[in-house]
Amino acid sequence: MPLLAPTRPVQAFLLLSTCLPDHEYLDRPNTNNCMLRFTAVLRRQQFLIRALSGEAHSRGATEIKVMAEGNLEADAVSILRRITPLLDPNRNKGQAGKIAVIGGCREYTGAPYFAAISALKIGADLSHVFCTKDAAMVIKSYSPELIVHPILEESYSVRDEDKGFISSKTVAEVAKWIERFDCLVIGPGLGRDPFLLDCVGEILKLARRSNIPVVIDGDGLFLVTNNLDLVSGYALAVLTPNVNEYKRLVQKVLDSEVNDQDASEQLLSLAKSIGGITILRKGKSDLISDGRTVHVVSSFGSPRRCGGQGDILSGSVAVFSSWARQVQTTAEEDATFSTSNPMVLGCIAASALLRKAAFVAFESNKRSTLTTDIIEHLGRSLEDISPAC
Ligand SMILES: NC(=O)C1=CN([C@@H]2O[C@H](COP(=O)(O)OP(=O)(O)OC[C@H]3O[C@@H](n4cnc5c(N)ncnc54)[C@H](O)[C@@H]3O)[C@@H](O)[C@H]2O)[C@@H](O)CC1
Ligand SMILES: Nc1ncnc2c1ncn2[C@@H]1O[C@H](COP(=O)(O)OP(=O)(O)OP(=O)(O)O)[C@@H](O)[C@H]1O
Ligand SMILES: [Mg+2]
Repeated sequence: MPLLAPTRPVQAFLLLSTCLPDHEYLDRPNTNNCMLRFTAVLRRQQFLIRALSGEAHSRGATEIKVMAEGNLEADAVSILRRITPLLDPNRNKGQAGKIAVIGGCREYTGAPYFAAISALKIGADLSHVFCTKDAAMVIKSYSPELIVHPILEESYSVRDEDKGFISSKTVAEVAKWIERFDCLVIGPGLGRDPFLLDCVGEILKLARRSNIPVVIDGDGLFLVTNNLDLVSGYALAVLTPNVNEYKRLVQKVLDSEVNDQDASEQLLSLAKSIGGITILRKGKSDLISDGRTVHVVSSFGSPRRCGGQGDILSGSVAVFSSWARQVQTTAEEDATFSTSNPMVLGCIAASALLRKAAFVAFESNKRSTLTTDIIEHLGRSLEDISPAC
């Protein structure tokens, strides 16, 4: 079956990554918090300028070759080693990542928890959850590690005449925090209340204006599938659809059905049609494309399909893509690596780690493997690939 191969920058990066010592490009800054916030903003701006001018991926843009399937498999282990930071005593709280999950409502409290706690278990320093008031106490009670903001409202708790005011107040609450975050995960357990989704649409616009990367999952995908302008052309957006979410996206954007025979071409064309955003199509193998390259992660995995594994993935993509961007800003001598799409690198790393942790959890728990068991294996699985110190 003809499939699309990685384009030159990523291929070269993968080759390079097998030749260089681990962590050669890792960040070891010793600056104060003010400086860190400044560099975070600068980093986002630099990436956006490159992405908007086409420089970030331009070398590969004209060269999408059709090659054998084996060439698609990403060298996820090398990527994980390159982007995972060492635990350096000179680093301050926050430098390993500050993630926020926008999700959690009356029905779903597990999904935002899984995404947020996975971010911490992988190595992020701070993990916030912005959810409805009903969900907040429940999520807080799962874990004292999470910072929970009970700010979202559903239609049932808001009078029609108050909707405009409540919506502005909700967005203003997020605006107070947004510059501090390295990435937002929008959608796990969000539900589909129209008023709540409208507010989250405004939060997404705010994130985009502030150049904050976003990972869109679960009901966030329901929102953006029906409002593609929210993400179209935003280079810092990643969509992580499951089988149903992907089907809806393909129908809406390409006006066709999912084609499993030419899965890579279809994904490539979907990502391109939404302006080159990154899409991670989850399934037996995970397929990743930003409209220029397609990669597959099919290593490990588990036959258990318990709910919540996609939530682990979305939290993990947020952390790994933030780390990839952080490494890129400090690896200026490595032009090939610095021009690879960090959102794609983050997807490859997250997919491989989740699948490894699921594999290990299944080894011990077999049929009774649950999402919490997989989360417990994230740290050890990453340690095997990229030791902490
Ligand atoms: N423990 C938890 O709290 C979990 C919550 N999850 C959340 O559950 C939500 C749905 O995710 P799925 O992966 O099941 O989504 P899917 O789109 O795969 O399937 C959901 C099914 O329910 C239907 N559906 C969902 N909401 C509906 C609504 N308001 N009205 C009518 N039909 C509706 C869909 O059409 C579909 O048939 C997401 O927010 C997701 O993040 C999942 O992540 C699994 C774990
Ligand atoms: N058939 C499969 N075989 C192996 N791994 C799979 C299979 N399907 C999905 N996965 C893995 O499980 C992870 C989660 O995908 P899944 O399709 O379960 O997401 P989801 O439905 O969004 O999950 P959630 O229940 O959290 O919403 C993916 O990264 C993928 O690697
Ligand atoms: Mg899901």
